[in-house]
Amino acid sequence: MNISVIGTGYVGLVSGACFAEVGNTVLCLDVDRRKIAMLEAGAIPIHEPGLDSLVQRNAEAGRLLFSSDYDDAVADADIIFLAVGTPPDEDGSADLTHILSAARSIGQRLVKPAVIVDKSTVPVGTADKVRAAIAAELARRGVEVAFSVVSNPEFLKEGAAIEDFMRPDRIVVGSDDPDAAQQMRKLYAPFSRNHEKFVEMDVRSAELTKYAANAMLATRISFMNELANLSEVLGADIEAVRLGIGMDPRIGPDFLYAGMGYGGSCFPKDVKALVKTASDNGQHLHLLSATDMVNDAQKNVLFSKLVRFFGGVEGLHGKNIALWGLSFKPDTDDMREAPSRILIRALFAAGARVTAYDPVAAGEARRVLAAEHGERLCDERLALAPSAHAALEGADVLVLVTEWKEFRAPDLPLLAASLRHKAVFDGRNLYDPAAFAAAGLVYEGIGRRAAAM
Ligand SMILES: NC(=O)c1ccc[n+]([C@@H]2O[C@H](COP(=O)([O-])OP(=O)(O)OC[C@H]3O[C@@H](n4cnc5c(N)ncnc54)[C@H](O)[C@@H]3O)[C@@H](O)[C@H]2O)c1
Ligand SMILES: O=c1ccn([C@@H]2O[C@H](COP(=O)(O)OP(=O)(O)O[C@H]3O[C@H](CO)[C@@H](O)[C@H](O)[C@H]3O)[C@@H](O)[C@H]2O)c(=O)[nH]1
Repeated sequence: MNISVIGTGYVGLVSGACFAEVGNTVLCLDVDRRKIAMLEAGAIPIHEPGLDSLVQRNAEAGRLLFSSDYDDAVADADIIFLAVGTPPDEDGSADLTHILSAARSIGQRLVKPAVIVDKSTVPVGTADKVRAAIAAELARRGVEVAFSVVSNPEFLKEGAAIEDFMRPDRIVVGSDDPDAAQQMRKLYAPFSRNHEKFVEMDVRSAELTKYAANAMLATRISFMNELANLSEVLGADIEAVRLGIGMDPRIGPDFLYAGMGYGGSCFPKDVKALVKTASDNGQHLHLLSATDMVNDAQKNVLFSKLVRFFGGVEGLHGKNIALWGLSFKPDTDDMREAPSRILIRALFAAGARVTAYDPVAAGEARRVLAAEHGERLCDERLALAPSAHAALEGADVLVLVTEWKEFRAPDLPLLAASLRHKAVFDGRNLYDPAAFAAAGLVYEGIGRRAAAM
């Protein structure tokens, strides 16, 4: 099949490359010419394990093409995926500017029947708006072309995106047109294990399913974060509680990790957008509003622990805080809504310096932080270390922010010898408190029971 994918972010690039991998001809389009130039030169604009070789293989085979010209994307396509960003607007709603602009660009060029697929995460009712935008352009041109709009939300996780796409838990397709649904079934046959993973429904339910999934997962995390904070007060250990509840198959072990609050480009914005959709329709989602509030508060928990440790905010003035990890999760360089940004903001405000090491996100972090705080403040207060070890030089304490694999088994005697205040703050509960205590280190996790030193 001839596929076009509009938008070459995580979702566009991963889906485009995976569709090409199973034999389709795929054209990926982006209005960002810099991204397209990079891709044409064989460079990948994002860090995602395995993506570079997947893209390279399919580009070399001539199955994966790149363009910033809508004429190329619309002329021959049987199926056109919309995978552009839907960032949060100021009021929390999903900003549909990009998706509707892409829809208009398609309507201005469509000459043969095609299925238009909303792959971006979009509020219920967006497929109708996309349909109307395309129809208005066709009417303006005075032409009639048959087209369908279907909803096919994407559930991949950054860092595991290719595996998630190639072997999905489910493929949700919302369609009011049986022929379009059949085309989607055919396209996804190589991924859906004999259609076993294909779930067909109406368009609105598919749109809501995406938000429901992210809202449920985000709520589990906020629930565990609240229980972690309670564990500290009660002298319990959230890690033991997690194991204890996760073995109940009705609960399951995944997405029960307390931490620094969820970040990334999806959970924060999608929870807010669903709350907004509900309020626009006269309903208040109490539980989800609380999920969001708890998450915002959780992003400040480590800073509060540092303040306590140094005897007040003033105690942080002039201190050098080492950070291990900056990205919102491991295996990505994505800094969108990363908890590290909230921590760094608070540390800068308290007059502290930050020395950070991240295996891949340092460059992106520096760009994002300079845009947020200015180059000058970053030059003065932020140092990016070339290794985990180097970040400890001259540091007062260490904060583990992102649980990259290489941080899993630190050299404890080296930590104890390097850190002026011999204290480690573990934002991901990666470490064993007893081992740290035995090495003479103060250890603070999230909701952990203190071990005797
Ligand atoms: N990132 C994820 O892990 C993930 C997973 C599932 C779903 N989603 C959803 O998928 C969508 C895309 O997310 P992302 O993280 O890949 O986005 P992104 O912001 O990283 O990339 C979007 C791309 O679309 C391009 N674009 C914007 N307007 C355009 C237009 N009119 N025509 C062509 N290109 C245009 C931008 O230049 C950008 O390169 C969002 O709705 C997101 O919520 C994301
Ligand atoms: O037990 C957990 C699991 C995750 N997180 C945090 O939650 C955030 C999101 O993590 P994750 O879900 O792994 O990453 P994303 O790539 O944002 O993926 C989510 O958002 C995507 C975009 O909608 C969806 O497609 C995915 O299914 C959904 O998992 C990160 O900050 C994690 O640190 C926790 O704090 N505790």
